[in-house]
Amino acid sequence: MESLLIGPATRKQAACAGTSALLVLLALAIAAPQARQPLSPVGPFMPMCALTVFTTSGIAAFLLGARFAVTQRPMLCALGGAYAFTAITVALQLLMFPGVFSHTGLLGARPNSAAWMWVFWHGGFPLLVAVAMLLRDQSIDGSPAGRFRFHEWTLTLIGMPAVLAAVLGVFAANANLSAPFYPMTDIDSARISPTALVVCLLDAFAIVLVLVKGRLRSVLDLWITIALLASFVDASLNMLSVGRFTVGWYVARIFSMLAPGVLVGVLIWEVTVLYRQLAEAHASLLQTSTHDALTGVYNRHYFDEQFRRDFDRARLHRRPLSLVMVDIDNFKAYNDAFGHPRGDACLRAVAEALAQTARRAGEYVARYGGEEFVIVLPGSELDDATTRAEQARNAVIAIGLTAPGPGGRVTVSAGCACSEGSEPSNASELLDGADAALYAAKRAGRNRVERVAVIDRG
Ligand SMILES: Nc1nc2c(ncn2[C@@H]2O[C@H](COP(=O)(O)OP(=O)(O)OP(=O)(O)O)[C@@H](O)[C@H]2O)c(=O)[nH]1
Repeated sequence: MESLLIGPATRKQAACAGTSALLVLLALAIAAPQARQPLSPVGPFMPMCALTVFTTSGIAAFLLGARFAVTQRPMLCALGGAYAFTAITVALQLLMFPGVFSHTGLLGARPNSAAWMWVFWHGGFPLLVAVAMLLRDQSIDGSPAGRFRFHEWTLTLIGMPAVLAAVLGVFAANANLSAPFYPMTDIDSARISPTALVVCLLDAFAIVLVLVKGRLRSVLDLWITIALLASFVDASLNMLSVGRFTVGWYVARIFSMLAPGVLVGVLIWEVTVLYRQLAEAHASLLQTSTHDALTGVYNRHYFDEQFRRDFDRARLHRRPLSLVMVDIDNFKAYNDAFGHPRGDACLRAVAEALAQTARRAGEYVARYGGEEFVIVLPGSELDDATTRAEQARNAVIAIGLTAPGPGGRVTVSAGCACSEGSEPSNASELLDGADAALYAAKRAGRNRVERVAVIDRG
């Protein structure tokens, strides 16, 4: 099954993604020249951003894994792995960051551990997205026997990046690593950190790969490009800003939140669209399974089920239940004279007229078969049902459809039956009663209403 995410992007989606890309680049263009400009330090800003990245990346990894389960497309699983990797590296960076949870950072962090976790996070994410892009056209369904199965794909593409992130965390906490960037105090230096430059190049490489492999065809191609672009701006501003609490540093943090946030937004959009489609499909299925396609009133299947329930309820509450059976007179002659398409139109018009007469709560009209309809009137006694049947008969005459017979108008005959008081034996007996009354109306000359005595077995 295809998902909307890997389905073709519409022009509107492409325009929306294009505008987002321009805004991201515009933000870079504005922030870059003043990247080293110091701003007031806001201590909780960094932990807040890291926590946001952790949460949104975790959600993106979970949702992409779930999409993989449905679509069997390893690319989605690999992207889930990229976000799982991000979630774990950012969490470890936060724990190791000096001054957040402890003065020197948790997990036995060394002075450069958190900075290296940043490098692993920002270097690993584009590399893992690149891996996902290489799996773009792969599908488990088409794989020959002996290839990885579903859970093995999941373990490999989501589990391994997660484990890798943890291993890198252990490495960063224990290895005696030198600072990946120039000292933060070196704010006036014009030098650019080679590590940050490598990270930027990795982002650029991943963007090029997405553009080449996907050519922005699918919704995912569009938004993963925006996510990578956000990651690129994040790395670039980090590279340019040198120190914390500068313009570049603050803007970079915002873009680090955007990289996973954009995918979560798209995944939630997909869920919402699918939910709406499901609700519409369910409503349409319900309509077609319970309604007659030609006339739009309830169908025989619905009547058979519902009438039994109506009957049981009426018996339980000792309330009357009336049934009117209606049949178009000499309909064969009508068809013969005007043809079946006009016969169909006549059936529709009669059904509509009958439906007008059954408008109280619980009442309904169903097509019983051919040119025969039933009107179910819960709570109506026989006299009331007879009056309503007369109204229905007159409503059909009032349509004014020309008939080939002597009367010159399309008419109906109707038979009424009612169960009230205690215990009629069953619903089909009530149906037989209405049918017998209809037969009597036909025998008596048509275009009339007949009724049977109250069925009361009490
Ligand atoms: N156009 C059209 N005709 C239908 C449909 N279903 C049943 N019919 C026709 O309804 C006609 C019913 O004919 P009969 O059962 O002989 O009854 P009648 O001619 O109405 O005669 P009475 O009921 O005795 O008044 C047949 O010609 C069927 O082909 C339908 O969905 N569309």
